[in-house]
Amino acid sequence: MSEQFSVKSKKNPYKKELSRLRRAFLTVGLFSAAINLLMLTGPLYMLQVYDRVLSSGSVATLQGLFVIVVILYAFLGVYEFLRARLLSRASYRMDQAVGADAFGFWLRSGFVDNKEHYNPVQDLAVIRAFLASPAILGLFDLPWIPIFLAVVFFIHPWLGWLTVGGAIIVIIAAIINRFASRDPIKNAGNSEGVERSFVERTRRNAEAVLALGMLDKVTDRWSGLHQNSLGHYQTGGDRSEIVAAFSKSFRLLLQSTLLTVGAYLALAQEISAGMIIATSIVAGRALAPVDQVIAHWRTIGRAGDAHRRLKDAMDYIPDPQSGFDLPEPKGHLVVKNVTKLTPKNSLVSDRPRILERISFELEPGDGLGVVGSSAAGKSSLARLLVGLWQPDHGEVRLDGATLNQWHNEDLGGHIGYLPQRVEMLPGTIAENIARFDPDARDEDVIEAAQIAGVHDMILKMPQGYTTYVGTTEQPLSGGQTQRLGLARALYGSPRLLVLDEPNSNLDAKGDEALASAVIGMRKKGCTVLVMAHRPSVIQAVNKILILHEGKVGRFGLKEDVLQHATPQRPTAAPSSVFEV
Ligand SMILES: Nc1ncnc2c1ncn2[C@@H]1O[C@H](COP(=O)(O)OP(=O)(O)OP(=O)(O)O)[C@@H](O)[C@H]1O
Repeated sequence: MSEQFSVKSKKNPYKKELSRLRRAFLTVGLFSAAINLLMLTGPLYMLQVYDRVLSSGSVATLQGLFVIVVILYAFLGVYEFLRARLLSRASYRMDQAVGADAFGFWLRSGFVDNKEHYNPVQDLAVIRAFLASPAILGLFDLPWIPIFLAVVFFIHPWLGWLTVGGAIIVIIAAIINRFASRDPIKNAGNSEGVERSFVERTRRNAEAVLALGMLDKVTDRWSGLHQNSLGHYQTGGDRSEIVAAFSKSFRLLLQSTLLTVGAYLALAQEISAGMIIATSIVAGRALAPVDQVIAHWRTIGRAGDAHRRLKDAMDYIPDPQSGFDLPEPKGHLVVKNVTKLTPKNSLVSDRPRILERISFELEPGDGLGVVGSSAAGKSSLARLLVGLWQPDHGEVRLDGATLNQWHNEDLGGHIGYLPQRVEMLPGTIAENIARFDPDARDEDVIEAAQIAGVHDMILKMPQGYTTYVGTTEQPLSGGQTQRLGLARALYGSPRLLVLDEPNSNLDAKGDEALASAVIGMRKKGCTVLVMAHRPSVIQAVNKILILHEGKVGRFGLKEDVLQHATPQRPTAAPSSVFEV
């Protein structure tokens, strides 16, 4: 898990849903008992027809028996329907109850490199499919095997023991199957995750892949990953298929053996002819669930793995009830002794420091330019300031409260954040600016766009504010995206505005609009932080913090800091604004 999920929460929606599912399973279990009992209708009817009707020649008995059979089968049909309905409803409800949290978890793990490629949405889909599959019915039928065995024993103990022996052999085969295919199925699931992540990333970078002639090599890399996961599935499948084939043919053999022994017992006058056929059917029915479970072993194995992963992952879902309804902040920001280590990662045990003992304080209306060379820690600081990351030591306080004291959604409403890599989500421009708030007022959207200086640019688009963006149909330039991202950050008049490299794609006009947006927001009392390489935006701030290899090089009023810093030569690449 990434470090966002290192704190266990009390709320585990999946576990909560599992307890509801257990209740549903209890009812399904009762229906299964009834269904399995009613499954005896066929063989018992046959027994009566052969041994009673044919010997007595009584049509009335036959009619009476047939009416009973019709009623019993009607019940069987109703119970089968109810059982399947209960399971498919449970599967639907599970998705409803956990889907949003699983998606949120997946999204939260996405802004840092989630090396474990864990996707709970996928796991939920696997569990949902399993709950509505014949595999689970096989599992519910397993406990009722003794009913059928008891009937066979009742007919004749020899036949009973023969069936028990057969069942033991088939169950041993199922256990062997479980152990033989467990590792390949697990490995296949993991490899599939790696492959999926590769596919997603490659597609997002299709432009570079195609332009740089990397298609063949990337396809080769994908083929390798694909073969790997396919290989694991195949290994698991091969093993299961051997056991499934054995189990099926063994069952047929067992039926013929039962017929042979039954015939011998009939010749010895120990059982009737009807009993021979009834035994064969009942014994076949006893072993059918085992067969079914073996045939669907892959589905069951995948569902088991998905269940374990999902149960663990959902332990780390932040509780929406945590936090407090604090009043709207004024924008007083205190960063005290903040140290940030590299986020936890299963592949790397070493956790070097990204930021070390960072301290500074800003008042509402202050504008801070955070400058420093590449990898100095500017984006990391931005993530800490907006609550995406938690400090390992020290604290970030907004109006006296650490960021985790706020309700998540509330805090987001008070914060404006423009990340370094910005993209619009599929939706209209207005929806994107309004952060997909369904109750957004047009005037607020327009106000944000006007402060960001993008109102005119939006009006020139095909459908203005209702232009659908975020897809390939209406591509936006890098600068346009960045400017719309700024408008989104400004929406709702945030009290704390954090802009990470907001001008990396802007032209002179965009730069100007950005500077006046920063000044405008400061005038409204908003605390603004701008992480910047390019010096243009510095004109709009009153304080400067120079970051150097994760430490504060200098912090203070702009004039004071500039006096002590050596401006970068204009010919140099724009990697750092100041040398410390
Ligand atoms: N999710 C992460 N996991 C591990 N290390 C990270 C992560 N994010 C950033 N780092 C490391 O933290 C250091 C600072 O990165 P950061 O992105 O904060 O620098 P920056 O000053 O914003 O750089 P730039 O100006 O190039 O954007 C880098 O060494 C980077 O490798």
